[in-house]
Amino acid sequence: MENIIFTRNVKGVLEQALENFIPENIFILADTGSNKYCLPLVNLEKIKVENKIVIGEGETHKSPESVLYIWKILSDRGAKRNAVLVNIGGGLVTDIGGFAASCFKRGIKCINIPTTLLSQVDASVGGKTGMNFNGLKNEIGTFSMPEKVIIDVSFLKTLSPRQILSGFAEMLKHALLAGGEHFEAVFSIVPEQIEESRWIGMIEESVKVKYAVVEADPQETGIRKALNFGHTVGHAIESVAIEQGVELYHGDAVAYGMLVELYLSTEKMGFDSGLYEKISQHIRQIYPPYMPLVPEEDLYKLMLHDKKNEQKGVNFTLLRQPGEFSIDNYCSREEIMKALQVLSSQ
Ligand SMILES: NC(=O)c1ccc[n+]([C@@H]2O[C@H](COP(=O)([O-])OP(=O)(O)OC[C@H]3O[C@@H](n4cnc5c(N)ncnc54)[C@H](O)[C@@H]3O)[C@@H](O)[C@H]2O)c1
Ligand SMILES: O=C(O)C(=O)C[C@@H](O)[C@H](O)[C@H](O)COP(=O)(O)O
Ligand SMILES: [Zn+2]
Repeated sequence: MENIIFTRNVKGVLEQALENFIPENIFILADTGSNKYCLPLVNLEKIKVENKIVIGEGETHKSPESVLYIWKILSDRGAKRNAVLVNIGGGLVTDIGGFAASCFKRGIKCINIPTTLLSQVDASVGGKTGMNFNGLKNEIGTFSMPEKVIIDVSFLKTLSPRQILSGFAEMLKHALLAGGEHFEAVFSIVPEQIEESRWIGMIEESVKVKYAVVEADPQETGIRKALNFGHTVGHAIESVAIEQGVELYHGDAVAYGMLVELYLSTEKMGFDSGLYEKISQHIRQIYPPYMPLVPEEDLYKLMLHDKKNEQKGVNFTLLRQPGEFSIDNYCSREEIMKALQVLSSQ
């Protein structure tokens, strides 16, 4: 974890990280939201105004057009192979900036400064980069580790409660994967009531859970599939919401996905049904009610595109209990259709 820096002095740490780069080789990427709320906090003289790249906010901008725009500016400004791209923003910026950097001149460095809870605990760490394509989440992407990740909780002050909740879903996911005290601690939190000083420790713990898995399997050939818990169903729901222009955050979709995939875990892995009821009630209490946008059959069709699928069918990560996961579980269409019913039951 030595390339992940937890600090309350993001500007100072960034200044040091850029020490060996000349201004012509420093580029910074934000979206319209992080440009407004976050860029002023790292306003370094060394970063030239003309090397600042701003893309639109929202998942529709996690697109080939945004990547082309980033590449065009890098190219027009003569970015060299030894340039660095600083990605400051939520998961959209760190994913797409990481992707653009990993291909430009076959790869320039990037530094992530995650500014949402979700990107601090999950997206900025671990080297999955990408963009949406053909109606599918992260359909195109690379594995490419950032040079550094600089995490400062000061950024979280300007996030809406809905955005905090979105990031909290990935923390719940990490807690389910880790089990033990971390599971108990995260499940006892009411996100709106937690004070800033407590977030710091909780974020660090959550990152540790993710990082241990990434280190063991950086390219998702095996156990990294665990980090995709909740996403087989979650990504299908999120893809539909993007297509329909419905405001639904990544974490909301993952929370709904976890409800379904925990149910499948009770059916196929012997996950305790009493505990399932408790967790499911907790999730339903904090996230907005699920609004069906398409027939379940359409969600199933989207799941057939999941990146974990290596043979016919849909591949799930399931849980035996908190802290004990099982990868590569292919579930039948019937099993999936039955499990999806939990979304419409209260
Ligand atoms: N690579 C990975 O491992 C990984 C992991 C999880 C999620 N993701 C991806 O991350 C994306 C979601 O990321 P997200 O939840 O951060 O959403 P996001 O990046 O879209 O940011 C949400 C909104 O918050 C704004 N914003 C950012 N920082 C802010 C701040 N400090 N104050 C106020 N507003 C701020 C943004 O402009 C945006 O409007 C999805 O595309 C998802 O697929 C990737
Ligand atoms: O780091 C991982 O591995 C994850 O799966 C983390 C997820 O939270 C994240 O949403 C990721 O982008 C999903 O990846 P994908 O391979 O399903 O697109
Ligand atoms: Zn995710």
